[in-house]
Amino acid sequence: MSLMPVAEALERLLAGVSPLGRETVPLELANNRFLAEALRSTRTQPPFSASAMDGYAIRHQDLAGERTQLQIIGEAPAGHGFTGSVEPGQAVRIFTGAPVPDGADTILIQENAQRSGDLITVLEAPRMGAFVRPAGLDFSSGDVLLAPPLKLAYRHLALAAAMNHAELPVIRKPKVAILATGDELVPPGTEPGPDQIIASNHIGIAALVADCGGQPLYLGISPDDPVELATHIRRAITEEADILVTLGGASVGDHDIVQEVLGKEGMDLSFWRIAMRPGKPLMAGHLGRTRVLGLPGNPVSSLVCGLLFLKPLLQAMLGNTPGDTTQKQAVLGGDLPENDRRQDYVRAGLSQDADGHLIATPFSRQDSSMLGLLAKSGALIIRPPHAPAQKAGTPVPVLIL
Ligand SMILES: Nc1nc2c(c(=O)[nH]1)N[C@H]1C(S)=C(S)[C@@H](COP(=O)(O)OP(=O)(O)OC[C@H]3O[C@@H](n4cnc5c(N)ncnc54)[C@H](O)[C@@H]3O)O[C@H]1N2
Ligand code: MOO
Repeated sequence: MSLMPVAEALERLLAGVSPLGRETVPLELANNRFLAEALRSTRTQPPFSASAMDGYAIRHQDLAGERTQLQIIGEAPAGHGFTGSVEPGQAVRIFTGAPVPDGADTILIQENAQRSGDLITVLEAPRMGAFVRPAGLDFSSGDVLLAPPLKLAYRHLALAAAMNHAELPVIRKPKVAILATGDELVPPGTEPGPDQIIASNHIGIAALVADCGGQPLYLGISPDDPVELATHIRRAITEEADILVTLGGASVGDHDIVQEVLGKEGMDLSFWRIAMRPGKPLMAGHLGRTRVLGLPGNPVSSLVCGLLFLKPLLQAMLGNTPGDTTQKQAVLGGDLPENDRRQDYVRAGLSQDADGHLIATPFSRQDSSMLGLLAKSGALIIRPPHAPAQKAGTPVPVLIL
């Protein structure tokens, strides 16, 4: 049986995927969304030259003498600029954020002045222009300050607000329908029958989808029955899902009917069976405009395939930079035997040595049913097909989890 290399499968999966359409959302709802177009500032910030400290707005040339006294002629709190002009020998009481009045060019902080009635004595002379923020210090009207590809985070949103955008153009969230399959599955929180287990993959995959910026839609658990399975699959189409993720039933057993039923529903198969471990029975195709990703049922296989295939697919739909930035170099913390023809993603503990090098120590058991080990793993060691036996201390590529 021939197995497709991981890179080829990924290339096929991403071929022709372009960012989804855009929508406009209020700023408050734009966190973690992907910006759809470059954003220009509608204003200059600060819009006027502003004081950066509480103190006195003065004319620097007044400080030429030994011990200077200045006359206070008014006050400028933030939001209420002083309308007159500061003449020689004069000062204006000013507060952080207020416009620096005409005539003044420097802020004397109040700690360096002694006030007596309407007079101040300068205790320590500031340098020319001290604590004055010139207009446009941060940005100017028309500046492009945010541009795709960008996942909007708190600091971008604060900037967009300062630019006076109340709404932002973002890429529509990919809708990901998630369908668990298997007679043996019951939902978390319910009592399984004697031969049943708790379904877990959909929870992990939904969280991954949300983390990547998609919108998960859980379709529930379908029994291994073609009619029921077809009904569930049709719901994904009715819901206009961008992606249908099926969980389990992807392999070759008599009850692994997912591909067959998808085929009868009109799926165009793109690939099936990948040279990777875990995740060999991974399958992909198209059902109309819905992309189908059939993840293997074994929990670790499901989640690792989600990370390696579903995440890049979502990234491409969101116009995000392709490629996984979490790949790093580490040093093997234990020996590994020669690899076979499948690219291996070896679950490993992650630590650092005294020099700050990452150490990836493979777990001795690598069964793809063991979620406990995956949760304990800090990294997946990537081993190409037919990698030779490797000793502890060898540098290896890892995916940080
Ligand atoms: N004769 C062969 N048998 C198998 C092969 C093969 O090549 N020849 N491949 C094996 C590999 S590798 C994998 S991976 C599994 C995957 O098979 P399926 O995708 O058909 O998965 P299932 O058989 O439905 O389930 C496998 C396992 O995972 C449990 N499961 C399923 N769904 C969930 C879920 N949503 N949450 C938690 N656990 C789930 C299920 O109960 C099974 O224990 O096939 C091998 N077999
Ligand atoms: O590929 Mo399976 O995922 O080895 O268990």
